[in-house]
Amino acid sequence: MEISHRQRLFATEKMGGRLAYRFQAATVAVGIVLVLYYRATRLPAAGEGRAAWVGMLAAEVWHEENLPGVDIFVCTADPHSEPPSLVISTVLSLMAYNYPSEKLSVYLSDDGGSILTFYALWEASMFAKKWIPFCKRYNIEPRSPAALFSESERQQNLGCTKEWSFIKDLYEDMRERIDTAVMSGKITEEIKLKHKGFKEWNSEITSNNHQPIVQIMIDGKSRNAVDDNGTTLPTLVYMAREKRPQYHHNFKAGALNSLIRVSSVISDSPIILNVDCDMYSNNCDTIRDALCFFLDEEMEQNIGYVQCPQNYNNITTNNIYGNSFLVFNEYCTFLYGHGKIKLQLQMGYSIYGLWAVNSLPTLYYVMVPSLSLVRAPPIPKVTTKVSDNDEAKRYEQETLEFGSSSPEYVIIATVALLNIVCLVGGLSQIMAGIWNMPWNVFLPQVILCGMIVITNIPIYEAMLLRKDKGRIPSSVTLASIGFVMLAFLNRLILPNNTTICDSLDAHKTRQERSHGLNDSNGVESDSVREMAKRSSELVSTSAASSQLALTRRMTHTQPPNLVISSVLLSVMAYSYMSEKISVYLSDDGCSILTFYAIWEASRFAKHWLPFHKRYKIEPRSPAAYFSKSRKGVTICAAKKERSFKCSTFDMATDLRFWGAGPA
Ligand SMILES: O=c1ccn([C@@H]2O[C@H](COP(=O)(O)OP(=O)(O)O[C@H]3O[C@H](CO)[C@@H](O)[C@H](O)[C@H]3O)[C@@H](O)[C@H]2O)c(=O)[nH]1
Ligand SMILES: [Mn+2]
Repeated sequence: MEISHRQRLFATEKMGGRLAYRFQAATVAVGIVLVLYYRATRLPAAGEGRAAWVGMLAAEVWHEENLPGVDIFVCTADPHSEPPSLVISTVLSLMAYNYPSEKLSVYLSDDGGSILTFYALWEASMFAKKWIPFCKRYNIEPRSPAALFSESERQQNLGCTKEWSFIKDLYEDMRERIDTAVMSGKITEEIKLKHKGFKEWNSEITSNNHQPIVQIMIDGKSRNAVDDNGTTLPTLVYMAREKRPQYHHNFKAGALNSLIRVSSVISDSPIILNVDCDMYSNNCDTIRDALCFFLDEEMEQNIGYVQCPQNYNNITTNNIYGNSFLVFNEYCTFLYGHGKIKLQLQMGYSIYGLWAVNSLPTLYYVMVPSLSLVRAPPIPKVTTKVSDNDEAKRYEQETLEFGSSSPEYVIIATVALLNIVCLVGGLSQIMAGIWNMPWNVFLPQVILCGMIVITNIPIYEAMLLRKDKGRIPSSVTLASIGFVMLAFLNRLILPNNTTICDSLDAHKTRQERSHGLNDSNGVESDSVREMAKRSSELVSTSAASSQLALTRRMTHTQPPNLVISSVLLSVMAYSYMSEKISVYLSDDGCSILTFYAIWEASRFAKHWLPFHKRYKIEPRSPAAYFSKSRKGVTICAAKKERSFKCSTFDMATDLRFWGAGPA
C-alpha cells in the first residue's frame, strides 16, 4: 500500500503537522507580499532597465506548477531514408513544447550510427536558441520548421514579417548545409573541430558495428544552456547504442530499451514521450494535455499509457496506402463500443481486432481455390520512406511504391502471379473440356480468382511493365516465379484430382481415426501408436477416399468405387480382432453404384483378409498394393498373389463398367 502511494505522481491527502504547515505558509505569503511591494515601489526609469524589472516581476508573479519531468525519445534509423534535416525538425518541434524547458529532455536515438545525423543534431542545438523563443513569442503552430515554412501564407496573419523572414532564412541555410553534407556523405574537418562528439567517428565505424555513443548536446542543468533571451533550453542528447554484428539489435524496440537506460542516468523523468522521427508535434500543449490523464487523482493509478491522435499531412486523393486516423486495441469493438459508437462503426472497426484470425483464411482464399482451378474441379501484406523527388512524384500520382526487396512484397507478388497463372491455366483447361464438367460448376472459383487478378493489376504492372525505381525489384519477381513453380511442382499442396474439401475431409478423418484408436483398449498385437501411425498413412495415401461424399468424378485411372472398396478392405484388414471391428460406409451420394462396389468388396474380403494375414502384406489396400511392382515377395506368396491380382482387376473392370455405364 505504502509503495503504491510513493509511486503516485500526484495526490491530495490529509497529513499531520497541519498547524506547523500553516505557519510556514503564512511566512511564505508575507515574504511574497514584501517582494512585490519592493518591486512596485522601486520601479526604475524608462531605459534604465525598466523592461527587465517588469520581466522579473512577471516571473515572480507567474507561478509555474509542480510539473513532472518529461523525457522525449525520438528514433531514427537511416540518414538516407529518414533525412536528418527532417529528423531535426521533429526534434525542434518537441523542444519547443509549451512546457518548462528545465523539465524537458529530448533524446535522439540514431540506429544508423551516422556522423551525418550527429552533425544535423549539432546544427539543431544552435538553431534552437532562436527557434524556441520565436515559437513561444508568436505562439507558432506547428513548431516543426520544415512544416511551418512549407506553408507560404502564414506569416501575414502573425504580424512578424521581418522576424519570420530572418528565422526562415536561418533555417533554410541550415537545411542546405545538412542536405549537402548528407549528399556528400561526409563532414568537413572544419566542422569536426566545433564539437568533441565528432571524434567518436573513425573510418572503421559502420552502422552495424560500433561502440556506444552518447553525446549531451545541450545540458539543461548547465548555466550556458540558454536561448537568445536567456531562458533555459531543454536538455538535448544524441545516442547511438552499441551495435555488433553477432547480436541482434531488435529494431526500434532495442533502441527504446537503450533510451530508457541512458535517460535514467541523465534525467530519469517519470514521464516518457515517444515519437518516430518521421512525425512532428502539431500541438504544443500535447504534454500538458496528456498529463491531465496521468495526474488525475482518481484515474492515475489505472493509466500507464496515453496515445495521442495522429494526423497525416500527405494523404493522396484516393488514399491508396489506406492511411487513416485509427486508434485500435485488443478489445472487442462490439463489447466496448456498445453505446459509444454506431453499430456500423463497430462492424467497421472489428476488422482490426480480427486481423490475426482473418489472415489465414484470407491467404487460403487467395491461393487454394485458384490452385484447385488448375489442379482439380470445383468446390461448393523498415517501411520505405518518401525521400527522393521521383518517389514523391509517384506518391502524388498515386503510383504504388515498392522498390525494396522486402519479404512482404514476395508474398504479395507470389499471390498475384499465382492467381493469374491459375486463372489462365484453369480457363484453358475448362475450355478444352479436360474436367469433363459443365462450365458453370467452375463459376464461383473463376469469379473469385478473376477478382483477385483484377485487384492485383497494379502489382502486375509493378512487376512486369514499370521501369521506374518504385517498381517491384526483379529479385522479388524471380522469387515469386520460383514459389509459383514450387506450388505446381509440389503435389503436397493439393493431391492431383482432389477437390479442396476432399483433402480437408481426409485430414479430419485422419485425426478422428487416430483419436478413436487412442481411446481403444485390448490391443492384441501392434501397439496403439503404431496403428495410429499406420492409419494416418492409410488415409494420406488414399486422400481421394472421400471424393465420393462430395463429387462423383469418374476418372479412367482411378474409379472411386474401386478406391472405396480398397479403403474398406484395408480398414477391415487391421491387425486387430476382426470381431471387434465394424466398418461403416456413409454414402452421401446415395448411389446404387457405391452399394454395388461394397457388395463386391464384401465378397472379395473373404479371400483378401486371410491372404494378407498369412503373408503380412502391406499396405492392406489391394488397389495400393497391386499398383506397385513388387520385388522380393516370398515365393509362396507369389502364386497366390498373381491370382489375387487377377481378381482385383476383375473387380476393377466390373466396377468401371458399372461406373461408366448407363446404370
Ligand atoms: O532498426 C530500427 C528500425 C526502425 N527504427 C525507427 O522506428 C520508427 C518506426 O519505423 P517506420 O519504418 O517509420 O515504421 P512505420 O510503419 O512508419 O511506423 C509504425 O510502425 C512501427 C513498427 O510497428 C511503430 O514502431 C511505429 O510507432 C508506427 O508508427 C522510425 O522512427 C524508425 O527510425 C529504429 O529506430 N530502428
Ligand atoms: Mn514511419
